[in-house]
Amino acid sequence: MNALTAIQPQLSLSDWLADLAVEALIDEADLSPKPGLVDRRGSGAHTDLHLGLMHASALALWPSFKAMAEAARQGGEIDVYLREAVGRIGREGEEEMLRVTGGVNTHRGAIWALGLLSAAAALDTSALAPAQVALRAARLALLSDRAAPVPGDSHGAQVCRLYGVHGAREEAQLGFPAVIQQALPQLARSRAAGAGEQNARLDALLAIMTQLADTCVLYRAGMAGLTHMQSGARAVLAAGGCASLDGRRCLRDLERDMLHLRASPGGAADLLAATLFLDRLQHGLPAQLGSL
Ligand SMILES: CC(C)(COP(=O)(O)OP(=O)(O)OC[C@H]1O[C@@H](n2cnc3c(N)ncnc32)[C@H](O)[C@@H]1O)[C@@H](O)C(=O)NCCC(=O)NCCS
Ligand SMILES: Nc1ncnc2c1ncn2[C@@H]1O[C@H](COP(=O)(O)OP(=O)(O)OP(=O)(O)O)[C@@H](O)[C@H]1O
Repeated sequence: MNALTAIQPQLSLSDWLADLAVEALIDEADLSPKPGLVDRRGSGAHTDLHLGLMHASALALWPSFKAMAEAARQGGEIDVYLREAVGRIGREGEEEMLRVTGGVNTHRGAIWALGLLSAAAALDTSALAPAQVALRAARLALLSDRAAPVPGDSHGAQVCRLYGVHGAREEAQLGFPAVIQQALPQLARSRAAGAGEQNARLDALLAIMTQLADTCVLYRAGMAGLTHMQSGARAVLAAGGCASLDGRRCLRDLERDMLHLRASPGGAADLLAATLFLDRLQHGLPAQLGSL
């Protein structure tokens, strides 16, 4: 034990998972330049969001992520009791988010995705590979929560009905394919090619944007906007990604178009945070927690 660990209070698994979830949200918000999204340069296509608000919201969610992980540790099973506990804690987290932000939706989709993943990670610390954690989260998301409000009037529900696409709920129920099949492999490829960490993360975001039916974009810019986002993201990656000059030019064009459409890929941003969370998790537990 060194001097630092000697004076630190004992870190629990739930504390650590909540730290990872909050850090993933802060890293996502800080990552720049993201097309249409809040980042270090500004508010993108949003008039009611800014970086300080994204940070305050992320920090305020720490107790919710911890509580979801603790509920999973205590329950120990993927069952309706855990699903309902996670749903209740998630709704309380949404209330806290709205209190801290003065009523602005900063992290609704992220509470859903990272909450499920935090609980799924806590359920079995011997199986922390991304696909294993995502599968447990999917099994949890597939259970119905009797206390959940009937999906009806949210922006996501409206455009899912209108266009017949899958939104945040189905993405989780399918085991986060955008994260497992697109973002994590792209993150690894870009890192291996020497892109640098920030560019590799931007490439991972773009990989999500190439395929996702992002209901934030659909709500604001319709199917034409979504198709434009997907093809623009593909163009950046085909040109060599964010570490290349041609890729950067395509990224600038995509950003110009997204701002013109007032479109912001908030769903893709949430899934990038989920990607960063699973990426850290797969490196294993810190030494202090190693015996769990
Ligand atoms: C499933 C959730 C996300 C609601 O989704 P819905 O599409 O109905 O709502 P809404 O448009 O308000 O929010 C969607 C959120 O998901 C993100 N998102 C958009 N598209 C996608 C996508 N294709 N994949 C993943 N996330 C997406 C957005 O950033 C947005 O924040 C969840 O918040 C929920 O079930 N809410 C009900 C209240 C509840 O029980 N909450 C606690 C759950 S832990
Ligand atoms: N860096 C980011 N910048 C902007 N949005 C983000 C960022 N990271 C995550 N998001 C997600 O995007 C969502 C915000 O999108 P949007 O503003 O379209 O939501 P809304 O409140 O449903 O719609 P609207 O503002 O059009 O009324 C948040 O719920 C959040 O999950």
